[in-house]
Amino acid sequence: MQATQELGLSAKDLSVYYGSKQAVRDISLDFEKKQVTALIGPSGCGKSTFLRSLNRMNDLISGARVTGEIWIEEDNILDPKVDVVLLRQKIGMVWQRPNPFHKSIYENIAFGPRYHGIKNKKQLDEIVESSLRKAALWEETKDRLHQSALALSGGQQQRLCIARSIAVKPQIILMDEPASALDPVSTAKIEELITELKQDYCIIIVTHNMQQAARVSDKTAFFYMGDLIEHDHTQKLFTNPSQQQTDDYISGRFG
Ligand SMILES: Nc1ncnc2c1ncn2[C@@H]1O[C@H](COP(=O)(O)OP(=O)(O)OP(=O)(O)O)[C@@H](O)[C@H]1O
Repeated sequence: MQATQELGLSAKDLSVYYGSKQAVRDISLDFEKKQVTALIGPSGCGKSTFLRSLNRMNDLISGARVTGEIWIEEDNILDPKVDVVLLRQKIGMVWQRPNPFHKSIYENIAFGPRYHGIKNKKQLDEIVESSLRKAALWEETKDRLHQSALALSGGQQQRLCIARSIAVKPQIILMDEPASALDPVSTAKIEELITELKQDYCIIIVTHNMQQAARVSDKTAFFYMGDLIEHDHTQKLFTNPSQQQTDDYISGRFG
C-alpha cells in the first residue's frame, strides 16, 4: 500500500501501545492533500497518540511502541531506515501551547532552514519573510524581527510556531489543539490561517472543540477508546453520522 498522488498521508492498521496498554487500535485512515482533517473524540481516546505517531514523535516516549504502516509518497515512515530529522521536515508539528525558541523572531524562523543547510543570508531573509507572510504575521513583526519572540502575544507566538513549521517546506502539518490555549480573537485568526494554509498543505488537527472542527475541516475522524469509529466529510459526520456512538458524542450525550 502506498500513498497516491492525491493522498498526503495514509495510515494502515496503525496501533500504538504504552507498555502493555493499547492506546490506538488498528486504525487505517487516509489524509488528502489540500484538505484539513479534524480528529475528535473524548479525552483519552488516543487522538494525540495517533497524531504524534504520524511524525514519529512517539519514538521519544519510553515504552511506546507503534505497529502498522504510515505511507507518505513511497516511504513507510515507520521503517527504521527512515531519517527522522528529514521526516519531521516533511511532516511539521504545531503543539497546544506556543513554544517559540528563546531567540529573536527572525532566528525562530531561520533556525530550521539553516539546520537543513541554507546559509545564504539573502535566501534566509526571503524564507523568513515568506513564512511570516503565510502565517499572517509579517505586518505585525516586520519592524521587530530581531526582538525576542517571547515578547509576542500568545496568539502571535502560535502563528510564529506555524511560520516556523512552514519555513522548512513541509508537505503535512500536524496540529495538536493549536488554539486551545488562546483567546477567541487569536483562535479566530488561527482558524482563518488553517483555511488559508490548506491551499498548500495537508493539515491534520486534533481539537476538543466540535464547532472548531466543523468550521475548519473538510473531513472529520471520530475516535473512541482507541478505535476509529467514523471518518467522513465533516458536514455529513456532524449532521448525519452513520454510527450511533458518533451521534451520541456530537449531540453531547457523553464526553
Ligand atoms: N506517555 C504516555 N505514557 C503512557 N500512557 C499514555 C501516554 N500518553 C497517553 N497515554 C494514554 O494513552 C491513552 C490515549 O491518550 P491520548 O493523550 O492520546 O488521548 P487524547 O484523545 O489525545 O486525550 P486528550 O483529548 O485528553 O488529550 C490514554 O489512556 C492515556 O492515558
